[in-house]
Amino acid sequence: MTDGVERTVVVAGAVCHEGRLLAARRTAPAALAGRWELPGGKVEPGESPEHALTRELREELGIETEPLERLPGEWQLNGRLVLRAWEVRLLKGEAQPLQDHDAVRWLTSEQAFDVDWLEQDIPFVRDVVARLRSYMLGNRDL
Ligand SMILES: Nc1nc2c([nH]c(=O)n2[C@H]2C[C@H](O)[C@@H](COP(=O)(O)OP(=O)(O)OP(=O)(O)O)O2)c(=O)[nH]1
Repeated sequence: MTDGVERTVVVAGAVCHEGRLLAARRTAPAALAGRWELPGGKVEPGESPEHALTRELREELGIETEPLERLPGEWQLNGRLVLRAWEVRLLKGEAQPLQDHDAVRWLTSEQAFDVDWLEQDIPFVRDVVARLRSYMLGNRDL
């Protein structure tokens, strides 16, 4: 998907389950390998961001998910790519690094910053951590 100024949207999923956030470690490109991200990928032409996210999470991690709300903000990755993130519910499956990643971790809010996130993901992770804390206090479903 491109937006009004012909930028390709990269969708990233903050998959939350039982008070934990899913993080995935990238294997490529070399500059990003070893860094942790919210898994996802590029939206294809004619595809909705929510569909792209569900597709990418299925392909890369083998999980069935449901995108919930978009997290506030966006990050311009370069002149052509813009990163947006969604809170996502896990429906089925056990996340495994099938493609593009070599490790996954389910992080509690206390562990959320134990991994080396891509810088551009940190504002989204902060937002999700606040949501996880709310879940742990019983004020939220997810
Ligand atoms: N998936 C994902 N990509 C991110 C995040 N943060 C971030 O800077 N990126 C960058 C890395 C890549 O340059 C780009 C997404 O590319 P990708 O390689 O995940 O996309 P894709 O699965 O559709 O791969 P491809 O078709 O280009 O091979 O966005 C993030 O949290 N998740």
